[in-house]
Amino acid sequence: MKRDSEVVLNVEGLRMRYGTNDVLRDVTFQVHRGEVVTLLGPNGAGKTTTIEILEGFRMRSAGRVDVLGTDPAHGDEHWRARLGVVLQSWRDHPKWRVRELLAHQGFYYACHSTERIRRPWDTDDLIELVGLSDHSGKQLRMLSGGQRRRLDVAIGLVGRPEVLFLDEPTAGFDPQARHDFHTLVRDLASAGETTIMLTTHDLPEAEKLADRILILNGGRIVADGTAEQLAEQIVGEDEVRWTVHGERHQRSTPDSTGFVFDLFKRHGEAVSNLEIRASSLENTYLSLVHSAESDREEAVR
Ligand SMILES: Nc1ncnc2c1ncn2[C@@H]1O[C@H](COP(=O)(O)OP(=O)(O)OP(=O)(O)O)[C@@H](O)[C@H]1O
Repeated sequence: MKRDSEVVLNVEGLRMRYGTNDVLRDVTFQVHRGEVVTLLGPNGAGKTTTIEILEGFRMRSAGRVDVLGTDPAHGDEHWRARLGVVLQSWRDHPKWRVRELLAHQGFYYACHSTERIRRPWDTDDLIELVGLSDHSGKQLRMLSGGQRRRLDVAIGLVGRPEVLFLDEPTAGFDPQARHDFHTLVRDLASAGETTIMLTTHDLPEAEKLADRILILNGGRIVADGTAEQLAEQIVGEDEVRWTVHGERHQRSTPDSTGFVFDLFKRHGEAVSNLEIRASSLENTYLSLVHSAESDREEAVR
């Protein structure tokens, strides 16, 4: 990632209420140009709501939101042309063919080209980039779920967006498609031009892709940092496994270095097959979400 100091997403005190349901209570975060940020949170936490407010698809109840220097509630066509959007689900007419649809969509971006960014993406290059070359002449109704999702990603990219929003982009991807998608995101990010915000429930994916992880729970951002920084916020337990005199042992410990030091002091060369598994993002995530929920219950009492 080639992050610079320019803030492209600025969210302060964002609130969203559906009827009497306060989904977002006070959401505050910033994203810099070129960053890849993952928004995590349990089902119903408000991830899609947040992303849709940033895209200008949904009006917020209160708070300040700035995307590429513009309030999404008042974004014009030129502002929209600088964004790429991949929704959780999307339907186009099933008779469109892949290549035709992308060429058609791309056409609308041509007048939004700038000195720096030539729009749209060349249709065939884009089709190759998302791995649909063998299906470019197919009607949409003939695509599998994963191929359809690759097309969704292509539609999000066709205007060479400066900010790309992806809502659960890899749901339904097979391992190859997932791997290809991760390479694509990393390539876009390393070119430094595209800022990417994505939601996912796949924690290894979040860890792999994100420069920074935001965890949304109870209507607030309860954690904001790299996977390592989040792990430092809570004392995660590492798992140590070893064998002594042919017997296998296993222990969870917050201080694996100290534990292993003592192990060798006690057993010396008799220790073999030593394995240390660092506290995973999954453990960190579950602890952060659990502790945010406990704090909320405490406040209600
Ligand atoms: N149009 C709407 N009207 C009323 N309530 C809504 C509307 N859209 C979403 N909600 C509610 O807002 C809450 C947050 O929904 P949202 O889809 O933003 O969550 P999410 O974090 O994206 O969930 P998931 O991980 O399940 O996709 C949920 O309780 C949902 O029922």
